Amino acid sequence: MAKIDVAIGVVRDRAGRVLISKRKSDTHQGGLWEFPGGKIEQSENDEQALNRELFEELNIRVINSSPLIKINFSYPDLIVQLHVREVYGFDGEVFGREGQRFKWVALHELSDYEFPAANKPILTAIKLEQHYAIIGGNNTREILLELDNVWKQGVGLIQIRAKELCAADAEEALEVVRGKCKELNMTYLINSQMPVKRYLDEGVHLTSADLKLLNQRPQSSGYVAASCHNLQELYKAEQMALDFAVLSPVMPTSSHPEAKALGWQQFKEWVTKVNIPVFALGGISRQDFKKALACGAQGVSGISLYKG
Ligand SMILES: Nc1nc2c([nH]c(=O)n2[C@@H]2O[C@H](COP(=O)(O)OP(=O)(O)OP(=O)(O)O)[C@@H](O)[C@H]2O)c(=O)[nH]1
Ligand SMILES: [Mg+2]
Repeated sequence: MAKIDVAIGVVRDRAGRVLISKRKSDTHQGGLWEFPGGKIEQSENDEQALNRELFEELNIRVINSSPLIKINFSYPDLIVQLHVREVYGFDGEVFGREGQRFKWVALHELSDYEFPAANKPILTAIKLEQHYAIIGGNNTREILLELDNVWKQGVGLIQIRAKELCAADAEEALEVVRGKCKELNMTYLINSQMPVKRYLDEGVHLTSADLKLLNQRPQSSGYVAASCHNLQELYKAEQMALDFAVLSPVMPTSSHPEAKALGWQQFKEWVTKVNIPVFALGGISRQDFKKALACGAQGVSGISLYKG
């Protein structure tokens, strides 16, 4: 079957709305909405192809872009590899040069539009933050302090991982932390090893051991994510249709001195093979953020990353 490589751009306006356009009815996946882009030509890399396509289709010049996610998908009639890039700034006024309809859409309204089946992970990645902080503590007060610390740094997505607490203390702490997250508009996932089963269905982060035990995505009204340390675990997270994964340790880390660091090259290689957003974790410093994005990460995650 034919296989094509496609460069796709996530273009946002100042209000954070995303640009989508309608595929002409006589094309592949016609009539559905898409993110602008097109086929990568032989002489081009995905960045060059995206720059060309966005000019040809929308009359804009991309200033800068970086990889968001790569997706491999088989339609009955075509195999596509979508190289999706986040566009950071463009020059010019958007204009549909091919007569296509286009629209700026707020993130929470994207679910009102029908996209090709391959696009599902793009929709997740677009809405997901670029920082995922892991917070903990020995009591409610300590957890709240950590929460406040990451919030002040602009982090909106957290994993609550306070495995040392007994069930009663964990329950008390989570009740408070949950209220605080709602107040601050932060999204939380609870580590699956915390002894508080009744909260897990609001967002759960599976340890790699729990990922191994399960065969189905757990019920949750929020995100379901998992810790992965190898390609097999990433494949399992993808197969279970989890929202995202965290791959570690990318660099040597004092919290897990026994674990061998993957390094960025290995990280990049594995992340490219799965169709879900992946955060880089383990020994990451602030200076590594751009490197992580360039290697295909959704963003970075950490404990000490947000301290001091
Ligand atoms: N542009 C774009 N293509 C997508 C998306 N999702 C998706 O599966 N595709 C598929 O990727 C391929 C890219 O096609 P395209 O039609 O945009 O290519 P192009 O701009 O080079 O068009 P052309 O062949 O008319 O020159 C199509 O088979 C399309 O169905 C998406 O969000 N945006
Ligand atoms: Mg196109």
